Amino acid sequence: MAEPDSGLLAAPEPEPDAEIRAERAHLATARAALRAMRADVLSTETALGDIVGDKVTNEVLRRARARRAEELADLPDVPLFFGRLDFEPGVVADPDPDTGPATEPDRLHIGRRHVHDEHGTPLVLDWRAPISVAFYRATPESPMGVRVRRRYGFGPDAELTAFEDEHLAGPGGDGGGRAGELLAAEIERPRSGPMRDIVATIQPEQDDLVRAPLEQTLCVQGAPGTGKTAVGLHRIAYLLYHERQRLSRGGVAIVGPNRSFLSYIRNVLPALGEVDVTQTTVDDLLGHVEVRGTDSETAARVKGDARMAKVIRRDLWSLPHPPAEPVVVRRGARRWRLYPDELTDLLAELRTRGVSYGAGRELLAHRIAHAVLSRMESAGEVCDDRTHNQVRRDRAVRAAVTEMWPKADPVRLVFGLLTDPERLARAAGGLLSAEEQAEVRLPGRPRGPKSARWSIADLALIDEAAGLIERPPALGHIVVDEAQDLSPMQARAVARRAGTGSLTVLGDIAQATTPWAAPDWPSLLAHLGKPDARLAVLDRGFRVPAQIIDYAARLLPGIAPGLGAPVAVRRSAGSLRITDCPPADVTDTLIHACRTELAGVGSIGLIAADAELPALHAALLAAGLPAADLTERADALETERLVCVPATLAKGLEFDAVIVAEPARIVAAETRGLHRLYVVLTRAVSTLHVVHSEPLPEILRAG
Ligand SMILES: Nc1ncnc2c1ncn2[C@@H]1O[C@H](COP(=O)(O)OP(=O)(O)OP(=O)(O)O)[C@@H](O)[C@H]1O
Repeated sequence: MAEPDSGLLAAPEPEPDAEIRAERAHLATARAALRAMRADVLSTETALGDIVGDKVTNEVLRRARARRAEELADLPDVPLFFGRLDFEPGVVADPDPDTGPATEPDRLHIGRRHVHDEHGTPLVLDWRAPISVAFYRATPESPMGVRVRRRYGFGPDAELTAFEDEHLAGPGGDGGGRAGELLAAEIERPRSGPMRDIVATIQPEQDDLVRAPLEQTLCVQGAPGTGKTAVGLHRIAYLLYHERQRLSRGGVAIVGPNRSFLSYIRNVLPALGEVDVTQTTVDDLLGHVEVRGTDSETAARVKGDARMAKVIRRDLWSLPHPPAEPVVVRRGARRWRLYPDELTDLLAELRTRGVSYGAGRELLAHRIAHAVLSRMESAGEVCDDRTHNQVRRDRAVRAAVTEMWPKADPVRLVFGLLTDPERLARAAGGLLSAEEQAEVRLPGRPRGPKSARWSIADLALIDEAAGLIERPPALGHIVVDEAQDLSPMQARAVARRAGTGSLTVLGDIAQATTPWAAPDWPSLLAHLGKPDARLAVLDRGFRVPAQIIDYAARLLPGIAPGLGAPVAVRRSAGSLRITDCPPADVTDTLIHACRTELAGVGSIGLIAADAELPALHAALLAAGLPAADLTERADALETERLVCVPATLAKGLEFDAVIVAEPARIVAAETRGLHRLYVVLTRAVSTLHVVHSEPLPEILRAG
């Protein structure tokens, strides 16, 4: 992808032009080698055609080749490498048997993917390879065998225009050299369009998390803009590189807060060569029914509470019951009879087995068949597997199973529970108060599941029931972003899909806006089934300049007293502006602010309380400004510079310039309005302009 010109002069080393020329030549050689690698893959396909084996094998091979070719595609605006490590002689290569130990430094270029020449000699090393770790972690105190670390700057069209060297060890290695300017340029780069990868500038504390072992669940608490999302995405790419086989069986997913967020991050993994990762919201992950309803905050809190899992379990497991009549199986002239007390014993034993409801049902048929066969054998009949299967499928046995262990459908089950007060009272006795039971009932008088106005919280209830009936297949690894907003019931749904695999859990307790949000990480991790997760904290803020973060952090004592503010990596004079104007002037002031920002570069987000947004959007259009409404177009961030963002969709996003309308209304719109405002105030990379006529929240004024 094109890096804007960093503005750096070419390196101040002797003969900078020669150095740059040499590096450009290496880049060209690497590009040619990559083209050859790709051509190789494609020609294998042509040469082998379909003659290898059966249809299925051929199809699998064809897909694998197509995928590999896709991975090897050279994106013209993405530089093939972004750094170089000069290792002390002998650190990387073994001594040559003819010439002895090496005397020249081993030089490795680091890039987004591995590239080698026709002899197999690496021209670019993948950033995920073990040896590349030194690029991110070596310091003068612990150089990891590295003499010089070089970073490159690129102009438009991915042309190599600059480099900076850090001398970490060896001759001239005083820890000096120029470091950090390219990083600073990258961080301050005006933002436009969707999120990009940060592979060239991952910081040591981030790298530690990206490369953490797959086995242990990792939970990252991080203030706004500390790179949690970036870490999660790069971690996926890293894990897939090292554990591809293990992970590809179940697949890998990243779960984000909403579709506009997914649209914002969707190019990052493909740019890192990973095209097979599921990117989804929690609601889409659960699916089951169409969401057309909303819950009151109280209802949402009760429905999201883990007690609901017990209610549903009780209701489901109240279905199996002993039969009133014996089961009579006819075989030829004979009849085989199982009496209710025997059947009741079978039922009781199965209930204690800990199997899923659906599996229990299957097992019951087997148990009945087994009992009938025992009787037949005692009477001298010869039985085998065929007899067992015939008896199991016998009409009388099937009828008995259906009566004793009724089929259950998750949607119907939750529908029944939430529309039948007596049934709910039976299942929720001692768990939910009468008021809570009244809260969770479905609105209106829906005649059936299809006409019910299901809410987002209901999805997790249905999923709980579905998981009790049949356990869902487990994914290889799941990254959950903005996890602080998960309800305990949603967390359980994620846990079911993780199975015994690990999770990467990312979030910020201070940005928790849902009524059911977790008060702390240990309680959420318990619902996610990973109480032993490693908890890490990121606190260096890469997005928001200090002036803005200091302003937003005034809210922290009120919303998350235990959490500190992030330490911004930069200050930026004039980045914060607050305009207090008469009510009649607010819209014009906002239009003027948008117009001013449009004259510059970078993306602009106008953020307002959800209810205010349509009118503001219309006013911008009427004033002739090219503004898109994110509510209407989830992909607006990809195509438009000026985007109107309802406060509830701002989470996870960032804009070069942010204009916030009437903070008091954002706060008033919901119970956790101050948390929402904290999210909104921390979206800006360069400037934040707050426009208001109503008094700002007390806590914000107080700072
Ligand atoms: N090491 C880095 N080098 C360059 N840019 C970085 C680095 N780390 C983070 N950033 C940038 O900082 C911005 C914020 O990162 P990201 O969105 O991952 O933060 P976050 O912690 O998820 O924020 P939030 O909690 O607000 O959603 C992004 O533009 C990201 O590219």
